Amino acid sequence: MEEKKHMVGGISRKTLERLPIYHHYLEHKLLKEGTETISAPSIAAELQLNEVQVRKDLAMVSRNGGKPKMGYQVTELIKDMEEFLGYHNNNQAVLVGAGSLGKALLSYKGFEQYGVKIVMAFDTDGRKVNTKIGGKMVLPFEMLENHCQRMNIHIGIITVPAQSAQDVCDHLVAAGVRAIWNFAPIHLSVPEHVLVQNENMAVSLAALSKYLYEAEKEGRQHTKEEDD
Ligand SMILES: NC(=O)c1ccc[n+]([C@@H]2O[C@H](COP(=O)([O-])OP(=O)(O)OC[C@H]3O[C@@H](n4cnc5c(N)ncnc54)[C@H](O)[C@@H]3O)[C@@H](O)[C@H]2O)c1
Repeated sequence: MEEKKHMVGGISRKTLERLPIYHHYLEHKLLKEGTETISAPSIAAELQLNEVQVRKDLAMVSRNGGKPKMGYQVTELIKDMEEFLGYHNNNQAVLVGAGSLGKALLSYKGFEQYGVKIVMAFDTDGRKVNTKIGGKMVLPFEMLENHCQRMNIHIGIITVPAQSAQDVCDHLVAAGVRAIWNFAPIHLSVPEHVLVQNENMAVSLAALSKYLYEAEKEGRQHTKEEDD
């Protein structure tokens, strides 16, 4: 059961998290600079990943496989990766909580590139309801289940305060949502068939802060050694 939590559609969550990193590198670096072919070891070196792991990941995604010595055709690998990740699927999503963060996500146009289109939002605040943000309607929260079921929505984005997040999550699941992108800093309980992807910005910030703290400590250490 615990193991299953780390698997998404038969693939480990860790593998799945690496694929968009390859995709970004292929599209935004290699394609832009006109590189035509690339090998798994080069990708591994550039992204500082384990070579065996990269080989396995690419072999799983690529339909034709890489050619000995030449490696993979960059454009073909990008296409295979997008196919594999479902970037062309155009999944419709709803967002709940049109506050500071919700507004930013609703206004961002880049998610469609990754196969996710936010089609509407829901909120409990009467001042926000029936307004448009980023061209999307904000509807009363009570209408969530009805709309999601009617439109066959499978992705829900949670940007409500932590204390409301579980309740919102339960409503999304009841409405047929099977994948949740959660920004609230709280663990959500969901049935087994539902995938929750947590976006915990505090963890990333803590890592930056810790890095600076350690670097500073090391700097102080060096200065002390030089002084001695
Ligand atoms: N603002 C950020 O940069 C940021 C960063 C990281 C994480 N978060 C997390 O994202 C969540 C939202 O943060 P925010 O700053 O946008 O808050 P916010 O207070 O600006 O917005 C929250 C919105 O949720 C709505 N809401 C509250 N309860 C609801 C419910 N039961 N159903 C539907 N709508 C409901 C509110 O009316 C409001 O519009 C929080 O959990 C926060 O911890 C925010």
